[in-house]
Amino acid sequence: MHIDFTKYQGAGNDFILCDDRTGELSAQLTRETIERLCNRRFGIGGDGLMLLGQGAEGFDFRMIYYNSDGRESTMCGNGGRCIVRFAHQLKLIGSTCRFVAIDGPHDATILDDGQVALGMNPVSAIQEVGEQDLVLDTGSPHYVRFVPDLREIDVVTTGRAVRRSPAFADQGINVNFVESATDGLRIATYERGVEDETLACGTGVTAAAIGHLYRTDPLASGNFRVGVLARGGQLAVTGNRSGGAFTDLRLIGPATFVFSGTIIL
Ligand SMILES: N[C@@H](CCC[C@H](N)C(=O)O)C(=O)O
Repeated sequence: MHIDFTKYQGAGNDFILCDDRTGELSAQLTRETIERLCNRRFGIGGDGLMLLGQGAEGFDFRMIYYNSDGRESTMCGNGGRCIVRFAHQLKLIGSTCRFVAIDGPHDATILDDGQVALGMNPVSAIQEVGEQDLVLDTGSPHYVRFVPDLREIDVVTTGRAVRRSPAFADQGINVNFVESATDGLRIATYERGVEDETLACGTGVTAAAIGHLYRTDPLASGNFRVGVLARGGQLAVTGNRSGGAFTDLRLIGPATFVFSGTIIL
């Protein structure tokens, strides 16, 4: 089996991308194969793998996302931004597009500096857990814990403990630790399906920005822009809010070509 692939990364969240408009790959790829391709020693290496599939009427393409454990998962924000650059590389789109992912339609724009602004679904359900933590779904489920100093957090040990706790063990959850600084937020994320810390998580960054605004003032309204510094780079979230209802969300950040090749299995 020959697989042509391209690797992209968005703020250090890295992905294997394959053009599967014919549908041949999705019919052949097993969970074990995806896991092996994502393995950093035995494969290409990546936090996840995405197939660019044929879009339905009105969409440029379909995004199918697998975590590095080989299982298909929910929305990936950095993956969404990377697949837009991949579609552009394939000359499938110009600087704007509309695609469909597991959580529904998304629109995106490639900005003049090459960054990608990705439309995210509205969020209005925010669950408070204790005094510091929130749970919300930004296309993927996220647990957000606000901490005074990110440097003091053991992200893997604490993130894994939350992810494996009885409330989340079955479905899993991504766990974000967020510090509020004068120039924006800083974040570290333990990702479900990678079962490790990754260098950035786009749906996690979106959850952190929303959580921060909600916690600071649950009743405020208006447009916003929140900068979020992940371990692997700077992202931003823009949108509009009316109390706990967040709309017109856009996740903005880099999406960069790494290399391409063919792997023979
Ligand atoms: N890296 C992602 C999130 C990918 C999905 C996640 N691991 C899950 O299974 O929920 C992002 O950038 O959003």
